[in-house]
Amino acid sequence: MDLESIPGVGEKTARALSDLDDPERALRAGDVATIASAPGITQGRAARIARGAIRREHDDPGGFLATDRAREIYREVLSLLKERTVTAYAAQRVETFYPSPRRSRIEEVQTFARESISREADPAILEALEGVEPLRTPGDVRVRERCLATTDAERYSAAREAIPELSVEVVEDAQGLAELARGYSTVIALDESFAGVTVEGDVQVRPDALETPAEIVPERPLAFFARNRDRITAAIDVHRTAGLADEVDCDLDALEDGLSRLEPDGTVAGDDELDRLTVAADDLDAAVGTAETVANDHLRDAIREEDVTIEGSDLLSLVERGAGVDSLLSRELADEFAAAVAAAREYLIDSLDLDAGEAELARRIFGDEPTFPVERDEDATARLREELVAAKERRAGKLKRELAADLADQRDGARELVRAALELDVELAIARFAEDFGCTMPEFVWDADGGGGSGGSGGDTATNANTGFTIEAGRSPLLDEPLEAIDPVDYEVAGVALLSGVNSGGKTSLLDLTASVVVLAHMGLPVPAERAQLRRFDDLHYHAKTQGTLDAGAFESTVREFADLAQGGEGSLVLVDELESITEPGASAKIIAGILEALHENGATAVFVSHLADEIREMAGFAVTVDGIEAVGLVEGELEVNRSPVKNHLARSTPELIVEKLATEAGTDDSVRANGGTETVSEPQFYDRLLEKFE
Ligand SMILES: Nc1ncnc2c1ncn2[C@@H]1O[C@H](COP(=O)(O)OP(=O)(O)OP(=O)(O)O)[C@@H](O)[C@H]1O
Repeated sequence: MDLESIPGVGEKTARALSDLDDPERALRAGDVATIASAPGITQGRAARIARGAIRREHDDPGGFLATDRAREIYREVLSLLKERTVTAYAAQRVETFYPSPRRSRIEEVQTFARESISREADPAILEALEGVEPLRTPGDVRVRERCLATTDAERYSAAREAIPELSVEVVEDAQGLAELARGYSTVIALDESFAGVTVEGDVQVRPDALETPAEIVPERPLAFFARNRDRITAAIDVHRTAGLADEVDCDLDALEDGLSRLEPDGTVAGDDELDRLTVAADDLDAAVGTAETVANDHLRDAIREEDVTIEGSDLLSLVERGAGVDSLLSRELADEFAAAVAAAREYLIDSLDLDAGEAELARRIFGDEPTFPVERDEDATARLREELVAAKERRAGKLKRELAADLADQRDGARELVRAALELDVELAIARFAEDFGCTMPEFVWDADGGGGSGGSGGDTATNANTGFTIEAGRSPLLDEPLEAIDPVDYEVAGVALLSGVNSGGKTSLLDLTASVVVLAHMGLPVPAERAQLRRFDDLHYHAKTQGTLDAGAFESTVREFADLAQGGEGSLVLVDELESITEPGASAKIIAGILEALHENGATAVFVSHLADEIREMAGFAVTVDGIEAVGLVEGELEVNRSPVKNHLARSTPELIVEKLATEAGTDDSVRANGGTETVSEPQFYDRLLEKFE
């Protein structure tokens, strides 16, 4: 894959990406977390790169979100989705969902989304997901007690390449091997020619070593599993809790069993013999010291209790020969001495839990020759220590090789397991979003080219002209209310429509709903409605309500913006909220009528919210549809509205309804009141007069 052909990826970024293990997979999978692990690439940039790769794959020209408000809607729905992810991975991954005008992209995500919404987001699964993170590559492993040896320069280079964890030494002959064996616990000779050579120490002849690195350096697979143990365990938990254990090609029980035998530092846990040897080697010095004390206490007590009778000649010879008390000991207290040494040996063997061979070495630490105080033999102690350490290493090596052999084949399975758990988080976020906002998958009415080609907005316009969008029982996800408190809204537009209605009737919310449905649908995701049908759009232009009258400069640029918009067309969806406030009402109506005409002629789909619908309709050179959000009545002085617009119906405005309300409250009064000789208009008459003007 030519990385530089991805939009937004230059030479430097392409170089950074090629540092990744498998950049193509990461890009194809939208794996933002992995992309962001390339040097110098932030998460935001990684998400843009992933989107760029998707755009290139689907030949997507981009630019669907054509205005600030359209981009805001996208960010808002995206953050609602993100809030429902558990892992940082999934939060980044959802950033790769973006509205695309390409049918192939929409359908690709739709397949994923359909599967997603069938999932049940059980709280136990969400909890289990908390421990899942992308797998880490272990740091460099160095093993110092083992080395490789060869006589051959070429094999030397191959060995360094294949097994960088060990040092590789060049030797001339068996003599060289013997020297190495003195410095390393294990020497692995790579040359066949060494077969049968006997050298002191642990020297193995393994011509196949480079092909079986996991046997030679079991530390390699173990380091991978040790570094990722908690993440893999969490992923196992996720699969079990979600009942998905059968969906992955991985033996969860075997993997779990292997992981349970692994310590975080890559050593093997749970082996009694290794534990015994480790403790014995570590505690040897302290135990020998205590054994000395045991012997001496014993002997001291014995001496204290003893009445030693010594003949004068003996005493004389002792004094004359300068003999120490030792010879007296051996003669008079031989039994006590033997008992004291036996106690010391027994203590040492018991406390270190030594086996028969080790016990034999341990006995030599305390000699049979009587002395007082009893002292250890340092050489014998060192020999026992060497034996314990060597046995410990042999045992640890054997266990590592066994565990590595058990786990080595599970590496791919573990990777898949973690990947699947992370993807499940994305799926569950979509499922929860769909559940929380009452969503369904939208139905697209595809045009002939489906937006799949490079020709842009070609296609079967005849089909599209009659298909804008239809929303049934839609609830805007941007309303800050619980789902139950939101009135479901139906709305359908084909071509260009004006939307009139009472103040606070929900016109802006309806535009937000429409924009959310259209953006989510083009992302390939479920939309917040009981049913939604729409055509494929090329772009969405959503203009929020303009605050206050614009000055001449701002007005000019706004009109220019609309001139641009009027050029485009057939595949555009244009949503505009109360544009009239940009200038005085009469002029506004004319401008809006002009824009609508252009959009109508171009075949665009548009909804313009306006309080000037009537005036605009009169000025427009075509029969523009006017829909209305109506007040159905007054409840405790408040207008109650039907939030679904009535088609082809100009809704009465709020002031009119208020006057009507006042007129009803005042009742009728035909009498003419005299006031200082002149006749005045009564209150009911005044309201009636106002009402007539509204007709
Ligand atoms: N479908 C709905 N269900 C429940 N409440 C809604 C709904 N639509 C809108 N509302 C409520 O009505 C309020 C006003 O809505 P909105 O701003 O969309 O009305 P509007 O017609 O655009 O008002 P204006 O004419 O003042 O611009 C919202 O803040 C929201 O609380």
